[in-house]
Amino acid sequence: MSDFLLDMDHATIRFGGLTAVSELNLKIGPNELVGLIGPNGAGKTTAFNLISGVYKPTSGNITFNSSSICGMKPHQLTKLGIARTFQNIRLFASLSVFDNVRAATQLHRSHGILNSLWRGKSFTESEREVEKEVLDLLDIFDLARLRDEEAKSLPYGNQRRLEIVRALATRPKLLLLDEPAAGMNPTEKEELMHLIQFIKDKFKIAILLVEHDMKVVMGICQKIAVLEYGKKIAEGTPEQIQKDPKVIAAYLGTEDEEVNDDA
Ligand SMILES: Nc1ncnc2c1ncn2[C@@H]1O[C@H](COP(=O)(O)OP(=O)(O)OP(=O)(O)O)[C@@H](O)[C@H]1O
Repeated sequence: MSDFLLDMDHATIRFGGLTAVSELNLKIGPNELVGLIGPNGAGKTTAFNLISGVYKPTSGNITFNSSSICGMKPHQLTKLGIARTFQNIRLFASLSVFDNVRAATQLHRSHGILNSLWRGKSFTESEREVEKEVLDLLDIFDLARLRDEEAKSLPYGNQRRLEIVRALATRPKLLLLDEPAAGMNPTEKEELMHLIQFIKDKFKIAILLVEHDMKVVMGICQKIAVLEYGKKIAEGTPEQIQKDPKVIAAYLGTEDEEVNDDA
């Protein structure tokens, strides 16, 4: 029995001759906010893809809630409590804000095909519950007023928020955020930092954050792991990571300077 929600144990994946993630050990507690950083091509998104079931590790193990999840498909993992957002936003562009989130709530609801066709009493009640659940969530993130807008018509920052809300609608225990600050202006980044902390505290979930913006990562993460060429080269608090010579060398090619906040 592990005390950790997620436990990557020497997780490795090779693509032909390239080892994209090598012997990665990463543990995340049930209400921990962890950052995963590293230069371009270091293996961060591949690590996400291992955790979310897009890839199966070539070797090593990954446990979630103390059970191995290796070989499980993404939809099975979403049901278990792992939700993610993507580097490039993947909303249902022509669906409304409401329907984007509604689609995600279906995961933990099933009223049976016959009941759905007959639109029986329990179906109607369930639909009302869904509507309330979706509106409550949208309300928390100040998106309820936009419920009927098409997702594609939202400003960029709100599209990112909607993608996060949609992930939360699956009721995750672990939320994987892949470069949520990409393309945001400084004000939106500031709001995003508050939003991520708010989510952690309100929903009491674990969050793994891949992010290039050092100000965001250093500002909110409790623990940070650093990848370079697929290998973890450092792990620690933001203060420890900023001073780590291996991390400085990985980012700047020199051990003389500290990791730049504006990277
Ligand atoms: N399906 C794949 N087939 C072959 N090589 C792959 C595959 N997926 C990733 N790679 C390679 O694995 C390495 C790690 O890629 P990955 O996208 O995980 O890096 P990253 O740290 O997320 O980079 P970035 O910060 O630029 O998004 C890269 O060399 C990439 O080309």
